[in-house]
Amino acid sequence: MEKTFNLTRRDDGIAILTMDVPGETMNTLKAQFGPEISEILAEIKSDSSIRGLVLISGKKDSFVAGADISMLDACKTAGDAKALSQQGHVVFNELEALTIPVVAAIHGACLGGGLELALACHQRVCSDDGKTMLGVPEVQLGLLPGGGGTQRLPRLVGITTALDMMLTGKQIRPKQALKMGLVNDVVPQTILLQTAVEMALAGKRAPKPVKKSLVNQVLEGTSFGRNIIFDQATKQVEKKTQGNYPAPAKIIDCVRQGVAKGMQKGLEVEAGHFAELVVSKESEALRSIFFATTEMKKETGAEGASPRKVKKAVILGGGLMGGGIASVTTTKAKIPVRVKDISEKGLSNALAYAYKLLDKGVKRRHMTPAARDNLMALMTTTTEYKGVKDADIVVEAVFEDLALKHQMVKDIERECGEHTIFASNTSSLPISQIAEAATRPENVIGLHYFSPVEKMPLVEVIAHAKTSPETIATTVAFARKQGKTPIVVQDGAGFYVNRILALYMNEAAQLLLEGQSVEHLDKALVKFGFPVGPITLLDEVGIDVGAKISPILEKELGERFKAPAAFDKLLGDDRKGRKNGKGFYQYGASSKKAKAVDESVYGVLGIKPGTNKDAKAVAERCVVQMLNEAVRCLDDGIIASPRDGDIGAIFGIGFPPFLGGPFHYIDTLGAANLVRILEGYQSQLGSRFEPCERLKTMAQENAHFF
Ligand SMILES: C[C@@H](O)CC(=O)SCCNC(=O)CCNC(=O)[C@H](O)C(C)(C)COP(=O)(O)OP(=O)(O)OC[C@H]1O[C@@H](n2cnc3c(N)ncnc32)[C@H](O)[C@@H]1OP(=O)(O)O
Repeated sequence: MEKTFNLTRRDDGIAILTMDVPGETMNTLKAQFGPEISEILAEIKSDSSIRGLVLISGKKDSFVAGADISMLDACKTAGDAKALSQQGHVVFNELEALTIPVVAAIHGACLGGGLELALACHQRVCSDDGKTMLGVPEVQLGLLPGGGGTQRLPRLVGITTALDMMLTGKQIRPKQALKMGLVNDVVPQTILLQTAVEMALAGKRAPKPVKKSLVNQVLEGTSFGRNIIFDQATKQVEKKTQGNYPAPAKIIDCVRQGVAKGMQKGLEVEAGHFAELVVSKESEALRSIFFATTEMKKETGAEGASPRKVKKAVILGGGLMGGGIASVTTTKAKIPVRVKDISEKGLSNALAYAYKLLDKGVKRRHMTPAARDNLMALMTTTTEYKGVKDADIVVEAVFEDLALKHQMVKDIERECGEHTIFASNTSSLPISQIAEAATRPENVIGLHYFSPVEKMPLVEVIAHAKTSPETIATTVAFARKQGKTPIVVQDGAGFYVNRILALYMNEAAQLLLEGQSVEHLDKALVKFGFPVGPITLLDEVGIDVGAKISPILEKELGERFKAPAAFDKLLGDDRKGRKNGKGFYQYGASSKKAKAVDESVYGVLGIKPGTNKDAKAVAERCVVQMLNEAVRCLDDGIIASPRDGDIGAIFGIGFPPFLGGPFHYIDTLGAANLVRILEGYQSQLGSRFEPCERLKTMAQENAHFF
């Protein structure tokens, strides 16, 4: 079998150990490497001519991406997973115990077990390349660093910094890594190996003491202070996870026990907790999301079609959405953008949006002012159709008015090239209707972003019957370059995300009218695992937007989408939500966060909050509406697969990731159980809860989606 590790000796006595997993784009740590590594370590120990060791990757642009996640998926029991962690501990401890200096030369992704491998080396040097990132993202997979990271990281960079890294899974850039003491040096890639060799020749160096604030020194230097850190971290984690994610608390426990009882005990605790997490349903769900998104990256969105290169984009409308789309196109995709708006105000909004995003990077020292200005130079503006002829794609983000969009289609066909794609950011109008104005309907497509554009990862790519495969593939590739996760959905009112969201929100509105308080409703769904509650979301999206979409959905999809009539009173009282500072919540002049519920809203709706129902029952009524409609969307062909339905709900509306998405969650609940729940509500509350046919069939057949 081809070797993964190759040891070469230099005349100066430094040995180079190159890791290059055969046939894979990324190096990942696999259990079968154990014997090979042990053999190499024995060889190194027995060869007195070797004065030092440099560990480097043979991959073009990555060091080690962590343990092989599919290997973790193969663990059938906690015992299997514990053995993996313990095997890692043995190898990394042996590496760390070498008497000769060991230096890791890092370029590209150094994540998870890859960073733990580097931490077992005596020193680390990384390249200053933008591709070089260091981190322990295990928590995002419902795991914890199981290769000694919970013990080595705090000892190297301090407890607070280590906890921050492990509890967020954040990726650290080279300069930050140097500053926090994670690496000993940062150099251009061209001299990375040479620098590592020189560090090895210079002999072992004790890690430089990490610069800490006085407060931090006191806190981390005393057991009393350390307990404050751990207790604070525990409180923050409980608030953020609502008890839905077990990994963070276990991470804190590993560090706490390791600091109090020594590294050996800490490693034992780490292996135990790691094992429990690997076989947890939360981690299984989160790993399935990783595999789904990785698989999706390889799909063009249209069988057999190749995307055309997008060298220039035009955005019609410089408002909130247009400004966001223009910003991600320049800052992420690095594609020249021309923004057209009817007013200078709209244009300056788009420029300001992009500048604000980029300037954040400058303030955080991720970017130089020059880099910011270069990216800003990619965005130009116009109030007329000038300089748009060579656009490869035009994204319209104007009012939801069909006549206006028809006019835009005609304008673009007149002003741009015959292959220019017309992509509409509409959130509700059928693309087929927009395409009616086109002489080249094959170029017309939907490209639906979610607000705020720079934060929400999902976009829906909506093909109508005449959209060409090449238009689909080009639009999907364009969205990916913007850093988005696109799902291709079929044309229909509300497409996928807004369609499943509408019923969820309507049920929350019904509960509100039955006397549940706004706070109780929002808290119940946050406890369930959503990032924000439905009423907060309605204020954020805009009560007027919801009111505009509902009748379109009801007309095309049926009575179940009818929004409660009482909600019309809100618009009558000019309550649009955050956008005009008046909705269900109060909004201070400058405050980002809503302050408190605007109690006067109950009077407008003609209701009085009564006794709050059990939070789980409140959440269940809203969630089962979303689940039922998600299955209808699959049945209607709006989404191509349960996988896309899960990713769309998680990345589009924050469906709780630890549940894996609506379809994974239905498998967990069981179709028969869900049908029983829905039928129960149907008998109590009416036909809007009627289970869809596919669910009933699955219930009878005890079928699953995955
Ligand atoms: C011991 C413990 O601490 C446990 C761990 O280490 S758990 C793993 C921790 N590591 C991670 O979570 C990193 C996961 N990977 C990524 O975030 C990304 O792949 C990347 C940032 C490293 C690179 O991103 P990108 O350049 O977009 O490349 P892809 O995501 O498309 O990945 C390319 C191929 O590599 C495969 N891959 C990447 N990481 C892993 C992994 N940890 N395990 C298994 N496979 C991995 C990925 O599936 C792609 O494979 P393909 O065959 O080329 O599709």
